[in-house]
Amino acid sequence: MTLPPQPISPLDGRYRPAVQALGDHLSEAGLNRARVLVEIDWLIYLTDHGMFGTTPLTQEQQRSLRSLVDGFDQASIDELASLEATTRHDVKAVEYFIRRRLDELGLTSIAELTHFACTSEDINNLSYALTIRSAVSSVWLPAFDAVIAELTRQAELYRDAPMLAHTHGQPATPTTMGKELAVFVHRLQRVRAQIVATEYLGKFSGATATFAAHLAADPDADWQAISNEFVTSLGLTWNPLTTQIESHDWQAELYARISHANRILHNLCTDVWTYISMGYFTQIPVEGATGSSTMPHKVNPIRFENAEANLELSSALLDSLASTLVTSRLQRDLTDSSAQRNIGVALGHSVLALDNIRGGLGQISLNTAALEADLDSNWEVLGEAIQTVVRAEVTEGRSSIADPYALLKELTRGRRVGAAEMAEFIRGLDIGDAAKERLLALTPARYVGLASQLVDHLAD
Ligand SMILES: O=C(O)C[C@H](Nc1ncnc2c1ncn2[C@@H]1O[C@H](COP(=O)(O)O)[C@@H](O)[C@H]1O)C(=O)O
Repeated sequence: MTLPPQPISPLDGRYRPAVQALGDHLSEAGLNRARVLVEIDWLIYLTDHGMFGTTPLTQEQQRSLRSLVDGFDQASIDELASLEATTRHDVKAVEYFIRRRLDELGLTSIAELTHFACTSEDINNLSYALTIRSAVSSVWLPAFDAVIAELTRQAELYRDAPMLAHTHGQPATPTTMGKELAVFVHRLQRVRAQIVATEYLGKFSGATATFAAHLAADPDADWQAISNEFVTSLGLTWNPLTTQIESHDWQAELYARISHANRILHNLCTDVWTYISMGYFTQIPVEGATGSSTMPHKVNPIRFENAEANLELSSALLDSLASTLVTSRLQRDLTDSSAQRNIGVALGHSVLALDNIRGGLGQISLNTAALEADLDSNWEVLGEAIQTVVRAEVTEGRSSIADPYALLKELTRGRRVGAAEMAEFIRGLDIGDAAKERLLALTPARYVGLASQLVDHLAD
């Protein structure tokens, strides 16, 4: 027996609750609702400007037309699907949908102004710009900001928590956990500013973007000015020079930036995962949840692993969109139409990852005892401090040590040095008393430089 119809994408299946807000923007229905909005706004623009002997629609008539957008419901979705089954052209179906409503409202006299002088792309590109912008600003960015807020909270909380660093996975000059988390916040804020600054461009210029049909219908109108005014009235930036299609360069820019954000988040996930595996972060067990099906002691970092996978999928799709959308044969091919239907999928994998990262970050707490124990077993990391102080002392004439680096290398390279051995070594150094006192006061935990203060840059 075959199963009843099933979602194929996990975004529409098990992950639906985490991503469904995107469906209000980047779905077939979301696109069609935006198309209805653009077509109606154009109709209202033309009549408001008395084009072709029309008079402005009354407030009531405009409200009725606009209610097709606000009231866009399952019946509208079904009617468009059935119209498209006949037209086999998605935008033509929208045009017929609006014509029907005009007839019902007694506005048949202006029906021919529906989709007037437009090619489908005039409607599509503006609709995509509107829905992508609303999806980014009302779904993706809030999820991104929630992660930044939680990371910022932890960066502040752990700003003074000393931690052994591990460049190349090996013990290295200590830092603080807060400073390391702040680095991610700083990177994410930077790419966020680039995402927010994205220009959303729109073209509205007819079949091959020459205004030929417009000019044939009314040679005296300033069609470029009209197009500019209409596009900007939707809050978009006018693109004056295109083929039939909007060139989609702004989409490539946006997807590259979100993909970059995904990759920074991926780096965060693998770092937090590694800190968990080192025991630096403890995972707070979720009541009733199972870690491993066979090893009862385990709490697995599954949220970060899920996020990793979904960030990779999202970036792969965004990269693919960015690359395919900027090419179109001659004046247009339809590859963009088919590709753009997956923008919601690409952003959906990122939104799902963000949801898991936020949840994962909420389930970890710093194990300061583990951090302290590691610091205390790695006194050799002070080797860098000692050789740097000796260099300064030699330069200032208070020491005659010939090769400070070699001296410390001999003491520390590839071997463990304890607190007592380190203190004895420092006491025996040929350097000034003040420098010696400064070095004797150092411990791995105190050798964190300005790590804590650097967290203050988050407020810049
Ligand atoms: O304004 C026009 O339509 C001009 C026409 N170019 C087209 N521009 C935009 N859409 C068009 C075009 N052609 C087809 N279609 C319709 O696009 C839909 C493609 O379906 P899918 O691959 O699922 O995205 C599917 O609904 C198609 O019917 C041209 O000849 O240049």
